[in-house]
Amino acid sequence: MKIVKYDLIVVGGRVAGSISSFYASKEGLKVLMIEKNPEIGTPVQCAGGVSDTFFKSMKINPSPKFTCTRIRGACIHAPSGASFLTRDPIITGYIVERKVFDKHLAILSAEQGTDIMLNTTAKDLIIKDGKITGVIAKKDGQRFDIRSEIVIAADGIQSKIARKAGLDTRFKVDEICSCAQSEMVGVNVKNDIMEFYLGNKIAPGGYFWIFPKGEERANIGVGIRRKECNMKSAQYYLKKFTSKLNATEIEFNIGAVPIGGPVKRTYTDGLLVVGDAAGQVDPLTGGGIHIAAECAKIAAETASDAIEEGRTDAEFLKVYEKRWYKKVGANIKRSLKYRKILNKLTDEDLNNLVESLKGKELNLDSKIPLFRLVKDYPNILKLLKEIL
Ligand SMILES: Cc1cc2nc3c(=O)[nH]c(=O)nc-3n(C[C@H](O)[C@H](O)[C@H](O)COP(=O)(O)OP(=O)(O)OC[C@H]3O[C@@H](n4cnc5c(N)ncnc54)[C@H](O)[C@@H]3O)c2cc1C
Repeated sequence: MKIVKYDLIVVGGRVAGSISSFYASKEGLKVLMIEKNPEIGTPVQCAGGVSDTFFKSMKINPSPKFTCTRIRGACIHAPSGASFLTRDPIITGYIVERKVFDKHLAILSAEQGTDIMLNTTAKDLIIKDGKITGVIAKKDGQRFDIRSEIVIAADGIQSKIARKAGLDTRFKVDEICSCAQSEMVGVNVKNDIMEFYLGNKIAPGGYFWIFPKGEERANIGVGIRRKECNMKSAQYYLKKFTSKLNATEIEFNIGAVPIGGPVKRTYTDGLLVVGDAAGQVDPLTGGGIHIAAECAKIAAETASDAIEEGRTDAEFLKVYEKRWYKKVGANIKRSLKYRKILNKLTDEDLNNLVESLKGKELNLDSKIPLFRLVKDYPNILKLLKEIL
């Protein structure tokens, strides 16, 4: 380890952690990123869908080293079997190999000067006179007290670090989507289309996905909300679906996504919260990579400003929350409304909705066409008007 005192410690070494530490190092801060696992990017807890917006905004080349397929559209299936295809530009992107992608982000960060400690768990914060002055970490059974001006909590949905600073980052059970996913070979699927299956029987409170990875390989997964599913697990629904396919499983993973919108407060004296830890996820799709990255970049810039000004207090750091809300807040809010509508729809409503969209161009960025498209379905229209 080159230095024992850092400007910034980032807890968590995936998307939110690597992007925060990359930009903070780029700003000239001395940064340490701590990851509890022995390898960046494993175990995988993601389907790997990353939009073009991410690559453009982060100025990262979508290299074939980690991209599997180019995505040009999404097909939405109703319980009846009816489906519609959208090629809305906000959908285009890539399916990435998350293990390689996450490592690539960590490499970019290391190249900017970030120090990385693997197999290292942040156990607590060092708090002196009410001010956070670093992190107590454990590696190979040994305790390390590492000092810093600011800490970024990028430690995912089970974030404990922000809670140690007194922030309430817990999510209600109803605001968590439980997921199970199998990577399978022998899947007959188009290489440029993501498939989504809706239905209260097959995926209560969520949806099924098939994300193609090329050469008949795909990530097949399901996200459900526990409250809706009669105590059955996501794995139960996944096996029910995949057992009908003539395909072979080569990887299995489980995970959870916060889909209730952001936590109440994402900053306090000497600490910022980013990514899943802050609930910075699209509540409709469960996609968090692009949003986490945008917020992480803002967190890094805020940390840099704060250190330059010698102001790491909450009063100064609250600008982080203002900035990230301005960037992604409206999108999260809109998706949350759409998800609430979706949760109220019966399978019959879903069939009608998909029928109404069949063969039409759906612009996901605007709510006006949606009203027009569902005008013949009073039940859906009523729900839309209630919520929007
Ligand atoms: C099944 C599934 C499929 C998904 N598919 C997609 C998708 O296709 N597209 C998309 O955009 N999003 C998807 N998401 C969501 C996306 O994976 C997350 O939003 C995103 O990875 C969040 O990144 P993060 O860095 O905030 O958190 P995480 O990826 O959870 O990373 C947190 C890191 O912190 C580490 N950590 C935790 N505690 C400590 C500690 N005390 N000390 C040190 N390290 C610690 C963890 O080991 C972990 O590496 C999916 C999620 C799931 C569960």
